[in-house]
Amino acid sequence: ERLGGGSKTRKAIEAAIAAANKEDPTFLLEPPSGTRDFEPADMRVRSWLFKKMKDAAVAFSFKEYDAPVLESVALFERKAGEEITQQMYNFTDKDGERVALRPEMTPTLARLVLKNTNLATGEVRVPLPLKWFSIPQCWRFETTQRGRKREHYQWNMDIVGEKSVTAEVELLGAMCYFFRSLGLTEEDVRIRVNDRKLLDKTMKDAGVPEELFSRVCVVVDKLDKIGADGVAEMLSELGISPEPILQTLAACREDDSSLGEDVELLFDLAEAYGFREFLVFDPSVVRGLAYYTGIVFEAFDRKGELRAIAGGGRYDKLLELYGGAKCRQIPCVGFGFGDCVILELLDDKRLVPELKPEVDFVVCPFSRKEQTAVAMVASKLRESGFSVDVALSPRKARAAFDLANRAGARMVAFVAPDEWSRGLVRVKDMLHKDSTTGEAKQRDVPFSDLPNL
Ligand SMILES: Nc1ccc(Br)nc1
Repeated sequence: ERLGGGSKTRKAIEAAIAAANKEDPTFLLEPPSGTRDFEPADMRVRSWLFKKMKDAAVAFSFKEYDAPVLESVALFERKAGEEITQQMYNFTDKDGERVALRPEMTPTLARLVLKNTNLATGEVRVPLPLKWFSIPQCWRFETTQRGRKREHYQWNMDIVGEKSVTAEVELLGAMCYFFRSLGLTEEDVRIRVNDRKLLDKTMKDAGVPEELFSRVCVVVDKLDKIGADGVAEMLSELGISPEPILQTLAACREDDSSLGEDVELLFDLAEAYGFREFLVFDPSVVRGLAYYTGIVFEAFDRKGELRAIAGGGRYDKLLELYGGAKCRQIPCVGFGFGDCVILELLDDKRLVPELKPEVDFVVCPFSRKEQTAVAMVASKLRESGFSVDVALSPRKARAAFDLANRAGARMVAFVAPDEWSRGLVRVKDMLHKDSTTGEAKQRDVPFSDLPNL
């Protein structure tokens, strides 16, 4: 800016600075642009969040699966102009294979189901419905000036083999169970629900060719970002008259008669399930993935300050797309739930707990002479199921207490010559003070009694 000059000049200057930085060894300290390190304190938060996701999945009897982050590009190539395929993190590997870091998990799920399907008959060899979940790291190649992330962990929940909305209700129920497990209520988050079949009817009545339905949805999904005029312009470029479609999107959200039977049944079941208050019908929700065919939904923060928290929908034709015509009878529905927006929301609401390191014992030698004894004590405690942090060098009491506090230890076991010569270990309780002295409670415990602590 100071030097002036056009963008070419500026780009040349930025390139020179970047090159200079590469000479500076410290530039290797950071991970690649758009990616994150998870040091232990960050990892405790991530593990806490993922445990909440897994607990919700298990509460709804979903089974965990996983697959390589690397997939063939062909698995994701679609012709509907979706952002997710335009930003693929793809490359040609040393075998000349066109591969990509997966941008989403749903096509991989479809691949795993089709591995278990007789493609000649469409018969799936494993009992349906499948209720599967995974928390894969997914990737996109964003240009760095967007400053956005290139990876996130996306909790995926999918039901394969059920055509009725009972499947959507289980998924939405699991999502609301997860919200509540975090301390979030319908005051904090809502889930907009729609049925693409409502828009399909409008497009059919308006004479839109069926092969354009998906592209129209990808355009309409941009409504919030580019506004009705932007959508109208993009629809016109597709040779489609925007008015009927924009009118459907603006349909009355209060008039229950316009919901369509699937949405109405979904809302009734949600009422019975006790999470109806999280749901709101919104005819403008279509989601930006071409393969959705029916109910779609997206979770958002009620203040409207953040990007979508999660999104999903029914995709009854995806397995036919990959597996061939005989697979058209394999209905699917699922959602993706990224780790970033929810953590921003939880942070805003002070709902991320303080997660300190924890260990049952610190075991500490009085001097180098007690190190073999420390090894015996640590093994005895670990065999009894305790977690043990062994002090790797001798420490006196004060330093051992500091180590124990840093490690989040419940107890400190000192191994000192006098006590050890009598088969005893001095154990101090870090969490409970002696009511009279105010000092940490301590006692000399026979080595054989350690498992009973
Ligand atoms: N699909 C996708 C992948 C990675 C990120 Br970050 N966001 C979206």
